[in-house]
Amino acid sequence: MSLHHIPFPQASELIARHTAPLEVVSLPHNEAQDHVLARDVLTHHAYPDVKKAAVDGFAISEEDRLNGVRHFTVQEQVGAGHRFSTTLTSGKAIHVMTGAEVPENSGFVVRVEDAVQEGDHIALSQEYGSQENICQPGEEAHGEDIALKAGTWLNWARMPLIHYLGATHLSVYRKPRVGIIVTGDELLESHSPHQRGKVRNTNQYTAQYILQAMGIPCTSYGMVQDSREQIATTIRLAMEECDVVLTSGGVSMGKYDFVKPIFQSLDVNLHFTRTAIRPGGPLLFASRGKQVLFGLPGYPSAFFTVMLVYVVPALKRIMGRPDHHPVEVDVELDNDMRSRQGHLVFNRANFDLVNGHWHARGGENQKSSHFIPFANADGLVIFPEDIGNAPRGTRLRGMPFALQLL
Ligand SMILES: Nc1nc2c(c(=O)[nH]1)N[C@H]1C(S)=C(S)[C@@H](COP(=O)(O)OP(=O)(O)OC[C@H]3O[C@@H](n4cnc5c(N)ncnc54)[C@H](O)[C@@H]3O)O[C@H]1N2
Ligand code: MOO
Repeated sequence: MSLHHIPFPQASELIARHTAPLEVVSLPHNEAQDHVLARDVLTHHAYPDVKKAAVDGFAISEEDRLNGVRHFTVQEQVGAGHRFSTTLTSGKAIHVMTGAEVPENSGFVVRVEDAVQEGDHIALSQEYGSQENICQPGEEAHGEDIALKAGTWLNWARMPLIHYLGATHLSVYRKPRVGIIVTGDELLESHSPHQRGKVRNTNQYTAQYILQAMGIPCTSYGMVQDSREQIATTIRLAMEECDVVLTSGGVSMGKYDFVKPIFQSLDVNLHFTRTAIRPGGPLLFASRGKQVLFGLPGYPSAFFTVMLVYVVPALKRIMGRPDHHPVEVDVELDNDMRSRQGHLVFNRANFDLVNGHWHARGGENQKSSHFIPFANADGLVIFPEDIGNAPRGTRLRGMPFALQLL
């Protein structure tokens, strides 16, 4: 098969075929964040484990509820985490705080603000339903329920549940070690003053910010000059230390575009060198066992696009996530947009969510060599090969940036 102009679905499929979750490791809970569970996490007791008050109030027996008793003597006061010491007999109430255990024969808990209290007496003015304001043992979970399924990403929103369950060690897929190498004589450190004809290193940071948002550690191998030997040495070093190696620049047709011949000379399977998308057409993808290498294009907007449409899904898969595909939404164009027929084009645009529907606007400037308009966009509108110009109102698919790293 030609390694050139692989259509997007086939390229994505090739990447998926050559990426797989890494080995399963057991990690203490304080190191588990942003890993993907390899095994279900179970509850080891019922939630709640005992019958509990759902509000601050007074527990009354079921017998008194059925008999319509309205006046009670408060026998004791019980805080959450403590246990009552009296029994709930007729005409007696127990003052319970939210979460405190209530006696088995409790019929309901009346909220403090709904009872008229005088000394240790309370009076109720209405009837209550059976078990009102009471949480039953096991109503949230039984003894061995699945609380978190294998394949779940333990992001910041899920981590609190690990503590709720008291899980101390978790079986998760090891996170990949990712290395980024940026190449090019034209590169300046990002904090350097302007120098004629040079550009500031942006792509290293694009990779770092994306990986940071995914909770994946990233090693930077620095900026390497356009020297075949230096780039090859750095890629070999990164291959010794990383599961995923990303390079930036040097993948098109220039005299100093050394990354492709280096990939060809390495002991790896080179699966493709260009895919039929814009921006970001030039892209090398190679693998060796579970290790993968991506040679990304140098233009920052091309690099950014390739990171989102190919590399992020690959990383999600390596992390063990079942939901690894780019996150697409239906989007309506709020102005005319131009595309290039014959290519699958990812057009930058501004996205708005209006009454639950995504809209895209702007997108006048689509030059790969420009980054300011790209980085001011909020997402990519996907133009299939057969669509050239699309008038306002056209409905297409889109990829809001913010949804890609969820
Ligand atoms: N004859 C051809 N020329 C080009 C083709 C082609 O098919 N035939 N493809 C074009 C396309 S499409 C792209 S995309 C670029 C990508 O090429 P490279 O990956 O070889 O990129 P470089 O030449 O190394 O860099 C291009 C340009 O990008 C800027 N750059 C590079 N690295 C960084 C970085 N780390 N941070 C910020 N900016 C960076 C810089 O301006 C480079 O000059 O090739 C076209 N050419
Ligand atoms: O594919 Mo290149 O990304 O147009 O600039």
